[in-house]
Order: sequence, then structure tokens, then C-alpha cells
Amino acid sequence: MDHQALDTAYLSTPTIRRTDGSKPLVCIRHVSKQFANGTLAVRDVNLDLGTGEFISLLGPSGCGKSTLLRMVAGLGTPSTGTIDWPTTNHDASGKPQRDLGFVFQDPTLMPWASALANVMMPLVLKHVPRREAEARAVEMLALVGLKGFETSYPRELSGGMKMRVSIARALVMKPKILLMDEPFAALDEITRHRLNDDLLELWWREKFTAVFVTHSVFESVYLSKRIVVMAARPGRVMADLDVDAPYPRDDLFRTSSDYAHLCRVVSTKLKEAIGS
Ligand SMILES: Nc1ncnc2c1ncn2[C@@H]1O[C@H](COP(=O)(O)OP(=O)(O)OP(=O)(O)O)[C@@H](O)[C@H]1O
Repeated sequence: MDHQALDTAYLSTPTIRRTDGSKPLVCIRHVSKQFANGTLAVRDVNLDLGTGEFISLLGPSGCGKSTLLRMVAGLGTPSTGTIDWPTTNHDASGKPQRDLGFVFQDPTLMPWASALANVMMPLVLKHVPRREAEARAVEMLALVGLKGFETSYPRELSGGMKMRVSIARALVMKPKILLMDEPFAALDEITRHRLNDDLLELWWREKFTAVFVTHSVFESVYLSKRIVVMAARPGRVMADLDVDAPYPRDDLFRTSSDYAHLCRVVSTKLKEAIGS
């Protein structure tokens, strides 16, 4: 593996763009967010989210990762700057028709509904015929490893299984982009590793763009093609690093000296970011 890609990754420029010629899926330009109480959560962020990438937003608590992710999802608006979807249709008022799934840290399932009903919910809301919705939800549950648990209720599922349902629900509409806000933070390490593996397999197979918020250097290196390192007070982008390791990645990669090296480099960048 070429360690140079990470070692020489470009750092801390006011505008950070990917210039491989193709149009990005999401184009973030000079985005800042100041909340009503005066907190400057995000300052002057410039990023392109490229189609098919697996990007982690890595940084300490309070650096604005969630705020940025929520603005990409349209769950909050920037105070200044723009977030464009250059390849997406826009409605009459000029709003992009964001084609996305969102996974929160908490699985946020409906407790009174079965796993199947939870996954069917976005399809039902879009008036997909019931039989088709059910077939698609059954297929999605199988893809996340929950074949046989269709009729189980959330209270009957482990934390990892609930998160799998949440991912299935986010992917059942086949979104172009999956936004994940620390989805595995509350899980034990073994479950987390397994979900990391399964998420990578899903991403590889379904070919969506993935944006993954995490505090964990190890998780970001294992999953990502690209790591955006952020710092706090105010929240800003400090580095944009390519992880030059091939997919598929598995336990061999997780225990390799290449992985250890990459984690060391990213950890150093994160420390620099936090110290700056
Ligand atoms: N609705 C809000 N009103 C006021 N301040 C907020 C609001 N939401 C977030 N903040 C502040 O904005 C800053 C960034 O918060 P954010 O949750 O985006 O960070 P984060 O990097 O995702 O943190 P964590 O990793 O702990 O979830 C923090 O200082 C936080 O207190």
C-alpha cells in the first residue's frame, strides 16, 4: 500500500475540493452555522461529497459533525453558505429532492411495530403498494442479516439488531446517499466490528454514497475511502485524507501493519487538529 497518500494528504486549506472531473453528489460551500444562543457550531466548511465515496467525519465532541450532517440532510439550514445537489432534480421552489437515508445514534424504531413494519414505514409513507412494500422490506431485512426476525418487535431485539433494522429502514428506498450519525457508538466492540463489516459489504454491493460521523480513528480508517478531520470551537475542517487501502476490507486488514500505520497517521492528524 502507498502510505504517501495519507502522509502527504492536503491539510487545513480554507476550501477543500475533490477535482476528479465528475460532478459531486453534494457540494458544500462556505457553510457556517450559528445557533440562536450564539454558538458558532460550524465555520466556513467547503467539501464535495463524491458519488460512491465512503467518507467519515472524524473529530472530538462538539466540533460540529452532527450539525453539518443534519444540514446536508436538510434537517437544519446554514446561517451562511450553500449546500447544493448538482446532479439532483429540484422542485418548483428550487429545493433539491434529496435522495437520502439517515441513521441516528439511537435506532429510533416504532416500539409497537414489528421489524418488518418498521422497515416498510418509508415505503408506506410513499404509497408504495403494500405487497411490493412488504417484499422490499423482507429483502432489505435479509440483506442486513435479519432474515427470520421480520415479526420480532424492537424489545425482542439486541442493540445491534435494532441498529440493523434502522439501517434497513434507511436503505429500503435505495437512497443515493446514506448519512450516519455515530450509529454504532452505543454498541460493544464485537458487535461494532461485525456491523462495520456488514455495512462495508452493503455499501460495496448497493453502491450508495456513505457519510459516517464518528469519534473513532480506528472505525474511520477501517471503513473509509476518505476521512475529513474536524476541530472544535468553532467547528471546522482541518484535513481531508485519502485512505489508500483496497476493498474489500476484513479482519486481515484490521490486524495488518498497514492498518496500524494508517491509524497512527490519522491519530496524529486528529491530535494536530485538536491542538490547533
Ligand atoms: N440546537 C442547538 N442549539 C445551540 N447549540 C447547539 C445546538 N446543537 C448543537 N449545538 C452546539 O454546536 C456545537 C456542535 O455540536 P454538534 O452536536 O454538531 O457536535 P458534534 O461534533 O456532533 O458532537 P458530538 O460528537 O458530541 O455529537 C456544540 O458546541 C453544541 O453544543
